[in-house]
Amino acid sequence: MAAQAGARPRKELTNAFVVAGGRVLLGMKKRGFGEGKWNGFGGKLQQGETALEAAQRELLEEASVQMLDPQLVGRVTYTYEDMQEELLVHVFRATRWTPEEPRESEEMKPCWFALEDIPFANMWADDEHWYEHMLGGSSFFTANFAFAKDHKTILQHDVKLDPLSKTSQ
Ligand SMILES: CNc1ncnc2c1ncn2[C@@H]1O[C@H](COP(=O)(O)OP(=O)(O)OP(=O)(O)O)[C@@H](O)[C@H]1O
Repeated sequence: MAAQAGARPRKELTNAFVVAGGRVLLGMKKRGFGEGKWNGFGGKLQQGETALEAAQRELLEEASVQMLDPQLVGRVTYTYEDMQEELLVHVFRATRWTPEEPRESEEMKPCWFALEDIPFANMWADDEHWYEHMLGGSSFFTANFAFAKDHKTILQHDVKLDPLSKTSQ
């Protein structure tokens, strides 16, 4: 069967980060996909929702935090050898938020990390390839990752940077 480029069904998700004062807010996923890993806050877009609306909703649901200056800073796609769907993740960053301290939810245990102490050993293997671009903020990044069946081994990846003006959509 011919594998056509772009023929995979695609699921859209968000991943949102609050970054300020040399720290980033991450959450320990307590259940489901990625359980036991630190990550940003996010999930699947609901019907009729924009990526920005979904990013705000998920961060509010998972950590009771509202982003005041959310900015789309990148997009990451994931494919897995054992999964037909491609995941497209819209990555947001905010430097202003409210209230000051997040609140733990059923899904996530939030914690602030110094930028030099991000726990990459307890995160998805792709994260160390794009976090510097998410944190840095001078370019829009696009990254693609193909994972093996073990969901740990990266078979192929690329990361590209573009002028930040692309984030204004
Ligand atoms: C493979 N490498 C990966 N690297 C970094 N982050 C990854 C990821 N794969 C998925 N993610 C993120 O993990 C969250 C899953 O969210 P997930 O719990 O599945 O969604 P949602 O909350 O809608 O699910 P429920 O159906 O409500 O449980 C979501 O932020 C998504 O961006």
